[in-house]
Amino acid sequence: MGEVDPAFIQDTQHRPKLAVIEAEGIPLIDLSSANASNHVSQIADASKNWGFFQVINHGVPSESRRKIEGAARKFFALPLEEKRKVSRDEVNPLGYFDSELTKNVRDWKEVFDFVVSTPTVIPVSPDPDDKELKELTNQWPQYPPELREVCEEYAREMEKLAFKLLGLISLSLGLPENRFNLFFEESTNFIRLKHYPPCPIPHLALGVGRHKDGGALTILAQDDVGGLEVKRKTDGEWIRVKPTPDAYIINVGDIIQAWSNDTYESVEHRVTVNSERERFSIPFSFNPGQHVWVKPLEELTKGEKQNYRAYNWGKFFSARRRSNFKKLDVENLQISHFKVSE
Ligand SMILES: O=C(O)CCC(=O)C(=O)O
Ligand SMILES: [Fe+2]
Repeated sequence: MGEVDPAFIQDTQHRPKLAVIEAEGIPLIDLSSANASNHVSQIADASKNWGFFQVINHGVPSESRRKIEGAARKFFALPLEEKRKVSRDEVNPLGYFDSELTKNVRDWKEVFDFVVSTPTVIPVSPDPDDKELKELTNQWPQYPPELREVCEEYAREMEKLAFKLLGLISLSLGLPENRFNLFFEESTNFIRLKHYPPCPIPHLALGVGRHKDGGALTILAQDDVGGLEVKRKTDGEWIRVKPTPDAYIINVGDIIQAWSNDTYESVEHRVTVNSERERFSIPFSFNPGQHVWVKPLEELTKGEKQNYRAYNWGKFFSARRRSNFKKLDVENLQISHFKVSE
């Protein structure tokens, strides 16, 4: 990334601390069937107390993960001009990108994005009056040649795990297992290959600035380097999520916060970088169809105030994507903007 661009420098209060606190607290849930009777209550506790948990014995073949991780390493090792042949731009938001912003500060990372279903339909613009839709299609690089196949295989595994987790979350809220499934027809799921190169200024910059995930659920594969930090709900302290081999890190996104009327909360997190080791991670974002209007579920709010006005997922997604791309003068869109005032 060459000379350090001032666009990477975080405001003082958002810079990472040098002393890292590693979490013992983030729950580790064993999804093997021998433990099935505990899954629902473990997920309820983890979602309430942390908004984050890790799963093991999740059913995703380790071979599938090993292959996508290997292909991602090969892709990011290519010369920049090769990667830029599949660059994302304002028309096609899929492909390679190295200048993303989180809350108007540049992240120390490069990414390759692809959608799970092709085509994936999203609105052309966040403007509510603009009804035009567009179809997103993936751009695949020539090298490494296996990238497309391993990504497609991994995506199928992620969808299976996502539906399993969605069912458990639904049960944990006292709802039928398939309560949310209908929202995921024509889903807008996507996967990001991420590379965080070694950074000469790890005390001033972040791999990803603090943020909440806007979708329903995120399933993250991180390597053994570490760097993901979660804001602990009890005291607001940033806690490092210790890498666990072959585990996935799951977090509840904004949509589940709104559906559950704040029973579960989408928790802020960020990624720190270091000057020695590059880091790779692969988040899968599990998202409804663009047509879905997100609002607290009637069954969960009987006789109670609904904390959010309905908002359209496609428009929300489109507004967020735009703010990742362009520096804005205002805060980027958050579900708190749809919060019903007291
Ligand atoms: O790379 C990571 O560990 C997390 C990335 C993340 O939070 C995101 O992509 O939303
Ligand atoms: Fe995130």
